[in-house]
Amino acid sequence: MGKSVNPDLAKARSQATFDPANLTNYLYGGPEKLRRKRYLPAFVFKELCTEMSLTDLCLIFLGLLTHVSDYLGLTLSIENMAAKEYKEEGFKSTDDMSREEAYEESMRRAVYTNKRVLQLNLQDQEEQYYFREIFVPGANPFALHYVMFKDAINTQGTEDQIQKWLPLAETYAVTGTYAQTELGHGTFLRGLETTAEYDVQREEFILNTPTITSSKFWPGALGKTANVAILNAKLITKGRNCGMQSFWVPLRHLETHQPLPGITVGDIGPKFGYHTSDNGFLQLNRVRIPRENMLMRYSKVLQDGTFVPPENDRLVYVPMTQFRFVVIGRSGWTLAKAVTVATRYSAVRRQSEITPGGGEVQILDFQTQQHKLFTQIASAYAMIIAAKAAKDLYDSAFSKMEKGNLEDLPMLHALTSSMKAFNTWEMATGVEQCRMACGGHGYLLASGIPQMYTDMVSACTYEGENTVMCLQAARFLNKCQEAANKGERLPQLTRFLQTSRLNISSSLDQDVDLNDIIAAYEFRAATVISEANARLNAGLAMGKSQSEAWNYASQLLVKAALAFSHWFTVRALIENMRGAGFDNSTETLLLQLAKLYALDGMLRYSGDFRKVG
Ligand SMILES: CCCCCCCCCCC/C=C/C(=O)SCCNC(=O)CCNC(=O)[C@H](O)C(C)(C)COP(=O)(O)OP(=O)(O)OC[C@H]1O[C@@H](n2cnc3c(N)ncnc32)[C@H](O)[C@@H]1OP(=O)(O)O
Ligand SMILES: Cc1cc2nc3c(=O)[nH]c(=O)nc-3n(C[C@H](O)[C@H](O)[C@H](O)COP(=O)(O)OP(=O)(O)OC[C@H]3O[C@@H](n4cnc5c(N)ncnc54)[C@H](O)[C@@H]3O)c2cc1C
Repeated sequence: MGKSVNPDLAKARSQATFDPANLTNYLYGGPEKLRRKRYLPAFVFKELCTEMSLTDLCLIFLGLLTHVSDYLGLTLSIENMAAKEYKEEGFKSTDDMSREEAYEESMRRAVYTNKRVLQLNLQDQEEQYYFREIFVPGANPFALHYVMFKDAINTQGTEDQIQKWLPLAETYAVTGTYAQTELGHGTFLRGLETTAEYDVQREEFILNTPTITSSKFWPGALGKTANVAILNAKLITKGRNCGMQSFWVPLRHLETHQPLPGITVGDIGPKFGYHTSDNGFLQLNRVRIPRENMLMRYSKVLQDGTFVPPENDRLVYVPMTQFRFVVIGRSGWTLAKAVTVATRYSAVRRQSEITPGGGEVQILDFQTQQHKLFTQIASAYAMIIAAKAAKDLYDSAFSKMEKGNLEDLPMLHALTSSMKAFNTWEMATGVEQCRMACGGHGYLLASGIPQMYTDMVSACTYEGENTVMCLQAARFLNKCQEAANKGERLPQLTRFLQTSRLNISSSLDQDVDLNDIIAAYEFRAATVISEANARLNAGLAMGKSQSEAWNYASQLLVKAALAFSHWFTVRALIENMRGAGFDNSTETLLLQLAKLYALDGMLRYSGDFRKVG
């Protein structure tokens, strides 16, 4: 029996001028991917939530075979076992639980999904993410294991190390974390104090956190879940500091889960959000690990203690760059979820009258409510589509890097840094706007929006604090501006610094041309980047050192990075909407949405746009 849909919602949906399936397929990468995304949770929920005979299961199983047999390696006995085991315990909301209980409930669900992902033989990363998100809606205690721990092995480990360690991670023989941040340092990596001193006699590293500020602090899963860490420490060999390197460090006994000798580990306590993630602290008291435990894809320590430096000392940063791409993409989807909740609510919530005596209207009829929500719908599309465009750039650059060509690494770092800051700040303000658009009910945990905010707003801090990330991107942009000032050749992504001109044909009283919109954002970015460069040079002309002049110009440098990201986003949105092969009605609507996004941005940053004419 179909669910009854609220008549106001049904009416609103019936007025669509386009076929939503076109958009859904586009957003999820096509009908087959969408079908898989929908089939998996539906299958599992059906299996879990209704008493089923083996016959039912076989029918469903056969039904699956016609759709998704290419990846479901189901074995009925295991499915039955998982169903019984989980059904008996069932789902419990964590909203009313203590932090301990909420962590345990999330851990129970995460372990269940880990088992199911293996049983279903789900290989596709996105499918794994969708599957997990259904069952562990909040912070997943295994998040670091799924993302940074495995990525670090894959990107920093030698082939032998990958062969040895990755299967352990894939089968959950170990559960991992990525331990870099310390109590005293998160941003300034060159300030990390944890040491890894090479003992040439025993061919071992001695790991030590010599001060309280060197204690590892914040890593997810460190509090209780993880029994191994990829740990970043200052390598010291033959008396020389060789900079930050990554190490495979056992933390807890694989059977008893008790901390190993020399290890003091625990949870850092309650946080603003992310309650079911056990972020922890770690102190190492001269813990020994074999030489083979240093991840040696790029840099090495030979048996005699000789340090072989990497071709590029920034390669150790690759796991962070990779995860920034995850954050860039997830930010758009988080805003998409929040604005979906708020828009549906606005279709069914009747409050106040527009015409006195005309009866209470759907709040979606208020222009102010439309402005609050439609701009966020546009922003969610813009961020999701720009993330896809950035990922395409990343994939092509990364494949070159894997062949040893590192020329795109600076561009990649700048793009991921600026887009991670831009998307997470836009997502944070957008989700909060959606919450407030729902009035009192938006403040209920049951609305789902508060947790989206408190969990995801941490993305403005982790993986590189946003201001710092903007300044990182500004290093690259400023270098490009200096090169442009000298007439030198620029990377493809920043050639607009030399070519952008303001030749807008549109006037405000006509329907604005999309190419003019891209040109306006390009010109605004070029102008802000040039202004930041001028301020830096003015600081130098005043006799300041390079670093003092950098600090003197840093507010404008942050603005330059954000203007660059805004341009990249508007261009990606318009170019992808035009080129996506939609039918006319859908394309017309999406281009209207793109205009709304771009014009709203011009209003929000009207100072920049007025200044550049
Ligand atoms: C939303 C997702 C949902 C899914 C699941 C959620 C689960 C999430 C749980 C949270 C996980 C969080 C994990 C973490 O937070 S891990 C720790 C992250 N920490 C950081 O990001 C530290 C940030 N700081 C830095 O990266 C560096 O300190 C900084 C870059 C700021 C400074 O570097 P440095 O001290 O070396 O100094 P410079 O600025 O001079 O840089 C030197 C040159 O190196 C270049 N560089 C720096 N970083 C990179 C990089 N990543 N890739 C490439 N190149 C890099 C830099 O540009 C300089 O080069 P130039 O001199 O040529 O400019
Ligand atoms: C929920 C959550 C999960 C996390 N998970 C992990 C994890 O799994 N593993 C891990 O290793 N770490 C993790 N972290 C730590 C995270 O990476 C750091 O918090 C982050 O890198 C910021 O560093 P910090 O906390 O030292 O902030 P700080 O750098 O001290 O920032 C404080 C202020 O100083 C400013 N500032 C700092 N440097 C500069 C500069 N050069 N120029 C201008 N301004 C500057 C910043 O802009 C900011 O306003 C997590 C953090 C959170 C919140």
